[in-house]
Amino acid sequence: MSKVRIYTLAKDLGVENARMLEILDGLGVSYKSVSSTIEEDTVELIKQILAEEQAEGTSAEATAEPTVQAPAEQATPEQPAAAPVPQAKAAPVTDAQGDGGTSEVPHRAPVVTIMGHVDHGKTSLLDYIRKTKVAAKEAGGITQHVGAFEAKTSKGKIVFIDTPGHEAFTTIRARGANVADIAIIVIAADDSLMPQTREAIAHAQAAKVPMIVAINKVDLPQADPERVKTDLTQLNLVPEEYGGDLVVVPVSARTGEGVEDLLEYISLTAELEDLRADPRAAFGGVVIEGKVDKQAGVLATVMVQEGTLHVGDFLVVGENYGKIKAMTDSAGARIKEAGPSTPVQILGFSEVPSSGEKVQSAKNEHAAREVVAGRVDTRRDAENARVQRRLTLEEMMGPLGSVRTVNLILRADTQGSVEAIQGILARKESDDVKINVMLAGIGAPTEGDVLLASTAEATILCFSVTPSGGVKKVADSKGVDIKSFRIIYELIDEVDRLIKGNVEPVFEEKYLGRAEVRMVIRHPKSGNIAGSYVRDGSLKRNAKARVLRGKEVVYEGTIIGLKRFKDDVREVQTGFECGINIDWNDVMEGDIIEASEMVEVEQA
Ligand SMILES: Nc1nc2c(ncn2[C@@H]2O[C@H](COP(=O)(O)OP(=O)(O)OP(=O)(O)O)[C@@H](O)[C@H]2O)c(=O)[nH]1
Repeated sequence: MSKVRIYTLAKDLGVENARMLEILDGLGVSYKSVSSTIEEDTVELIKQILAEEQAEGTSAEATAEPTVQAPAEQATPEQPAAAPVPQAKAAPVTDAQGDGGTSEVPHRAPVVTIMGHVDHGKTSLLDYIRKTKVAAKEAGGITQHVGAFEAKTSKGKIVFIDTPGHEAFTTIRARGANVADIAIIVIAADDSLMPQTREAIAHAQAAKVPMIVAINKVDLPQADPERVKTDLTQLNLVPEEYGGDLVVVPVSARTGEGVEDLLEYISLTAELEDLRADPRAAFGGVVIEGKVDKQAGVLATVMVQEGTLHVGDFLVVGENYGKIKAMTDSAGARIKEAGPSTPVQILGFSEVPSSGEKVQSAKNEHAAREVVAGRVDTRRDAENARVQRRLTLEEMMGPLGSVRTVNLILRADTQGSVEAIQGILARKESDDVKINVMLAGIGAPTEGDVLLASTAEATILCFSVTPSGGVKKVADSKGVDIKSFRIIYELIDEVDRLIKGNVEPVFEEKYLGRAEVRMVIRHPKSGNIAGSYVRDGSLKRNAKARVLRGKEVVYEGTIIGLKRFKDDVREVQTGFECGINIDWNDVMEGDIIEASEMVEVEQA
């Protein structure tokens, strides 16, 4: 044996990957992920450490309580049967410790989405997994399409969203929900990276969902997996074999080759993500699909994300509510309750909910109605007010002081234009501003681009291509800017403006003028007004005011009102008399009021 993969060793030795990584960290051994390889010497060291631990553990066990295992649901079936009491021990773990204390939120199964270019084999891969990993339903035989299914693997349950394509994924994300924990990017070995592959990658990256690349169709004679790997590096995605951390698994949806490995990698990634959800928490879920069935009526597939659903529960989705009359799992079996990471089909809504809508539960019908009424009111208020709220600086630009990112989606007529623009953009980056081209593609922007832009707050820049009317409409409704240019430098100017908008503005104080207070007039409503004479410059309403008494600054505030005779004015110039109202009542005859304003400094 020379080198060995970390997860293989973990499996052989019957320890969890996370524990293995802990040991490696302790030894100061660097690795990229659990699929990195380690040297034989290190393997020996690890074996020693584990042997020592075990020796300590057995002597301790004689006197102490058994150690708490991971909750039953996700306990690795791989654990060697060292102590043959798991059944009795697993259940009381949380109970024994009570609700508080150290009891941990249990693990949940990963939810996986499969994305990729058209015809690269998404559906075939899902079908293969479904056929081989989903236990056939006993009764009836026909499994309805519900938008998700649960695969049973040797490593535990994996939930697949089976509406392939990033559209479904992005529609869900565009509503502020995140349903997938891991994205599988399918790339056909005979075709390599295609426009929709890049889009899928951009979507997964924007969602910050870990990615696994499945190079499909490796059974074909013209398959060239190496080319796919090299092409990936051009997107800064470096496969593990090339020293990066991207997991790439060659598969064939036709022969099944590599599918087992893919499932194993999904489980490994899930383990590292440490996915957990509390079945006892308040219920929270997301609609995956909604439809009307001619016989049954409205059916909705909901992914349980937190808590547990029970038949009879009241659910609220958007401005509708319903009571669960019946619930089936993804294999079509009737169930009474469903915990985290379970896709369920629910009968009981009166309106068809849209995918991506969040679902919550309510104690009873009255509570459900109240939630809905509250939502209707909020929407109406917003509609009536047509709130054109001014965003704060932080809302516009993220936390101040950090490096700002300008998110862009680039669309151009040719690959040459895309590359030329990207080249110029790269030179625009600075220490303060990062330009993140989330997606650069050839051809007009798509609805998918708009959804991506809306979730990532990106601007879509088009060069020599224009969006279709439909895409424009979606962009308008989502508040996404699509800007089209025919001259590269105009596009670059726009980027400059975006960069500028993203740079923390620098303000400086600009002196406006000064006035001498000649008399103080007491005003019953406005307080004291300084009857003054403007000696130089001008004074403006809302300007900053500094009151000088001799050489001393006795007050700093704001000019809240300016009057010429009885009229309110905005500004008074040198040589004129005026009444100045500042937000201070102790101004005295002889004081000097100096006015200034803050102006934004143009930055190079
Ligand atoms: N030889 C071979 N053909 C495959 C494999 N996977 C899929 N195909 C074929 O490739 C074609 C496209 O496969 P699909 O599964 O429909 O691809 P898709 O990505 O789901 O396509 P869309 O749903 O149209 O986006 C079909 O003719 C499949 O039979 C594979 O591993 N090997």
